[in-house]
Amino acid sequence: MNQTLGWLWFEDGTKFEGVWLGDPDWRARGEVVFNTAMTGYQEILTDPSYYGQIVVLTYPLIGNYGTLEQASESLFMWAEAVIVHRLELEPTRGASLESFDRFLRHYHKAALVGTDTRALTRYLREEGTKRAVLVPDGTSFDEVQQHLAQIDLTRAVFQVTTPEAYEIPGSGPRITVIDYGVKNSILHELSRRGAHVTVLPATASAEAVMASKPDGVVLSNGPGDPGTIPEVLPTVRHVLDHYPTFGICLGHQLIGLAEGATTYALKFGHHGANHPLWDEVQKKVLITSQNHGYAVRATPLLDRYRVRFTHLHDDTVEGLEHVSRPILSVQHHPEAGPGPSDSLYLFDEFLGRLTAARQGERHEE
Ligand SMILES: NC(=O)CC[C@H](N)C(=O)O
Repeated sequence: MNQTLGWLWFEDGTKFEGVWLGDPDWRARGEVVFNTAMTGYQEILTDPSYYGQIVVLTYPLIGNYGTLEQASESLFMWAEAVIVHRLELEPTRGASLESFDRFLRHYHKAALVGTDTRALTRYLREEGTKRAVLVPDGTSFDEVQQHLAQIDLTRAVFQVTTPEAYEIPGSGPRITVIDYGVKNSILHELSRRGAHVTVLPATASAEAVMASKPDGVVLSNGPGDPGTIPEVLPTVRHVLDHYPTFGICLGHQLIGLAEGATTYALKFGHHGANHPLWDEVQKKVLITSQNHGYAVRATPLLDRYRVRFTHLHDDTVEGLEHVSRPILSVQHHPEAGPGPSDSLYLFDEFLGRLTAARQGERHEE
């Protein structure tokens, strides 16, 4: 079989080689991040928060259990490309529908295989998140620079959000999810607890939220720099003023920004399925799934919020809780997809709180 070689070529001229797999015409460009999860490659690549990013999987063997349509976190592979060390093209799981190669071709995306992902990860740890393009062997650096110049990661949520509102019927509380790039697992965790879910586009106005008559609102995960989408903050402020709110990842960052805090870029982000956190309320350690490149500086909020979750590696703020109102936010992913389910109880806590809030209102009537 003829093998095409490809390069992951960084803005500083550094390049890493591998064998090209997937669509031969795809030119991936974006930020390069590494994910340390040992399983869950399909969920990672279909998570809309990876829009505009090239993902290096540090686990050395990928593809051995194939891909399965219902395991996807959305309808597309949003990651620009994936870089792996060893790829198994003949999956061993009986129910597996597609090999990894077919999965890539289905989405017209590409991978580099056989790359020294340890050296690449060490480079990213030292240099921090950097931009690169995936090009076939023989491409000139001039062409690489033309691709690099086209990278635009601002306002990414508007590329991945649902164009239309939709509902997932349920007999329980009415939850409105603002979709900045929502993962299926979040909708699934709400639905399986009985919620009637209304999903609104990222552009939803305060009136649209009100018209959906929510008992509570979830602000979803999503791609890009939270500081580049100030136009969504008036709706977030309306939500915080009127409804019990649960912010997940980008949703947490938007709560921070709406309340007067700032966000900043981490050196190489947290992307993996084994990140330890401290829950200040439950007084316990959680092992969590994470995927974020930015974080909230919480100091300006601390008169109204407490830092409920802290990362045990680097003290990053990993979640906030309002001191008196039902507002909870997490920088990590309680829905896992992929990862451990240690923090699934946060969905129960959020839904429990809004049931209590509803009962309180009835008492006052
Ligand atoms: N998963 C997410 O919601 C990511 C949030 C944001 N895009 C970040 O990288 O920090």
